Amino acid sequence: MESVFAYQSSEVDWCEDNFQYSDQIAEYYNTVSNAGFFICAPLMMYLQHPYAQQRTLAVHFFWLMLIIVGIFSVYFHMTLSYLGQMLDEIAILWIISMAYAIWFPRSYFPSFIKNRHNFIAMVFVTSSISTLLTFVKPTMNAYALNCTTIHVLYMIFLELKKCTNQRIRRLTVITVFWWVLSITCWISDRVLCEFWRGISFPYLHSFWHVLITITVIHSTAVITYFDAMYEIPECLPEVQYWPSNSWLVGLPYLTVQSSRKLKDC
Ligand SMILES: CCCCCCCC/C=C\CCCCCCCC(=O)N[C@@H](CO)[C@H](O)/C=C/CCCCCCCCCCCCC
Ligand SMILES: [Ca+2]
Ligand SMILES: [Zn+2]
Repeated sequence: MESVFAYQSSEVDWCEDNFQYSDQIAEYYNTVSNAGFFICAPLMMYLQHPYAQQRTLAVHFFWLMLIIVGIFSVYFHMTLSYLGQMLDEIAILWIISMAYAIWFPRSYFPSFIKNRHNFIAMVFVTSSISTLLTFVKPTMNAYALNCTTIHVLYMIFLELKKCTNQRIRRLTVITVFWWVLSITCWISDRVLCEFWRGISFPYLHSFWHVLITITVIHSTAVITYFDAMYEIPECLPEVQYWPSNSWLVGLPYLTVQSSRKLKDC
């Protein structure tokens, strides 16, 4: 039996040609395009620190987990090994679970859930069972993970119906735009590979890595805004953009007023 560490032991192979630029790196561009995770996660941790301080420091674990997702994604595309694929997908499963545990609005908790601790326990059990299921049909894992976005979109839609803040409405439209671009690249790499090879441009999956990094940053700005409006409205949550407060060039993040400025916060 082939070792789980063996190069190309995964059933999944992306459109980019293997070992074209290096003998050690199976998919060169799909590997280096993960750099955004390593740059953006520490930056977002720094920018969101005031929000994390007021709300929960667990927010920082989300960004740490994104670095782990980046590490496993590098390992997967470098080796195309079965172990790399499973680590990459299981890490994605757990970062999505972590996001639900921290940010899922308590007003949508099922009736048998009494508080966030119960909800976190439920997420933990569901994610543990899902982790075991990832070994049943590994080629389906990535499709199943992408399907969770439909639920996230539905929740954002429900929140948006109640939201009159024009900046947030515009940010949501931009977020959905980035996600549509991302998923188009991901699907296109999977199903139109012959076409992309035909025009010598089999690099759509590396565009996905860059675009999904931008999407995750935008979607967390929207989600943390709704979360803060429920949980710490007294801190006057607001979305700003880094490095300039212009939505055309900046990365969005949530700001809150510090406890020194506001007595209750
Ligand atoms: C209240 C709940 C909020 C949930 C927020 C969800 C936040 C998701 C956080 C991180 C996801 C990072 C995914 C990065 C993937 C990088 C590795 C990669 O590319 N792996 C591929 C193989 O190389 C693999 O095929 C990809 C599998 C699918 C990934 C699914 C990602 C889901 C992203 C959800 C983004 C929410 C967007 C909402 C849009 C409005
Ligand atoms: Ca390939
Ligand atoms: Zn990838």
